Amino acid sequence: MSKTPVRVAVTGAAGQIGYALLFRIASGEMLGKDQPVILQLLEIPDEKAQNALKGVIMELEDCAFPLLAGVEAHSDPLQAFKDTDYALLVGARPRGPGMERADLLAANAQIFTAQGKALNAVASRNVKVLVVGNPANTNAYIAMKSAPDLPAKNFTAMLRLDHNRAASQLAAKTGTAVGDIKKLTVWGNHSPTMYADYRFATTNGKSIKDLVNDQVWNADTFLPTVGKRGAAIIAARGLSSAASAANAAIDHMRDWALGSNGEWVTMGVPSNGEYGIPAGVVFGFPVTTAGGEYKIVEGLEIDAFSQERINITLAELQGEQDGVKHLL
Ligand SMILES: NC(=O)C1=CN([C@@H]2O[C@H](COP(=O)(O)OP(=O)(O)OC[C@H]3O[C@@H](n4cnc5c(N)ncnc54)[C@H](O)[C@@H]3O)[C@@H](O)[C@H]2O)C=CC1
Ligand SMILES: O=C([O-])CC(=O)C(=O)O
Repeated sequence: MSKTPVRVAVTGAAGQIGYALLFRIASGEMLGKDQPVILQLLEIPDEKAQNALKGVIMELEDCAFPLLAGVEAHSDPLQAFKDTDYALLVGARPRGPGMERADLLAANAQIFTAQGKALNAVASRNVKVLVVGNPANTNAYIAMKSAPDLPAKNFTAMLRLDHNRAASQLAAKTGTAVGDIKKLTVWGNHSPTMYADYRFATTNGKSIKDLVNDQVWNADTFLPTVGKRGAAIIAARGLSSAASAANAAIDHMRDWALGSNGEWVTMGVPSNGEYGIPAGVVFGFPVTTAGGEYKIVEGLEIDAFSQERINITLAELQGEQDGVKHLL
């Protein structure tokens, strides 16, 4: 017997990430090849954006995806989020050359206050929320604080692109396949201060730290390459990353919904005080996922270098949070 369709809301549906994301959700890559979905798409109430959204929906229809049980176009979050089981909050202004993601805070913070309130009012009480729009951690924090009737743990931010970028760099460095890399994580903020940590990582069961054995490469090449990859893509493309961002969103939601089979993945999630991160801060942590829940990997040793990096990214996040206090 076929499964009951689930509702998936996507904001910014006519944007670049939306265009790389919706077709993969509708084809079953996010929630499974046996899970029908109803897409509830949100765009701003602007003629050009709504028309673009109509065009995207025509293309979705033309794919004749067997799992696509319905598509709705909305300009009001109260309608787009009605009874939604999953919400991918992508819609926000992207940065251009020379900007940091934190520069988007003022432009984007209000979107996430309004959308948090709308989720609080109308979404499924079990809704799983992924914030992609930048600055992603702080926007997830804003949405979570604006939705007091929903469990805080259901609000997450996308650090998976950083995780995937780190894995790819390490595969190249060690000459191994990216799919063989395990136990990697990225701590902190989705910003250049993020701390991609391969101290526990393995490839084909061998320690990556031992294989690399080069702390200068770690500090001076690896971390800046991963941390500034978004800016490098903007410099090269003139637009921020879209296909890789959509891919990471699929990875994040798929693993959360269907489980990571014991593997570590990175999610930005509200801390419960783990590793000394103050409760409520939405921070990149190593997690495992099963049964629709994530669990922070605990008990990892934090050496002096790692603590220093974690403190830097935490301080940045706390500064961002202070900057949006007046909205909450
Ligand atoms: N967390 C991460 O790893 C990454 C985050 N991003 C962020 O994702 C966001 C979207 O990026 P793109 O798709 O490239 O931008 P885009 O400009 O191509 O598309 C954004 C879309 O969102 C819509 N939008 C704006 N405000 C909205 C609102 N209140 N409700 C619904 N829709 C709204 C716009 O009309 C536009 O169609 C940006 O903030 C970008 O910085 C991008 C890459 C990676
Ligand atoms: O860099 C940006 O502005 C877009 C983004 O978040 C990324 O590619 O990591």
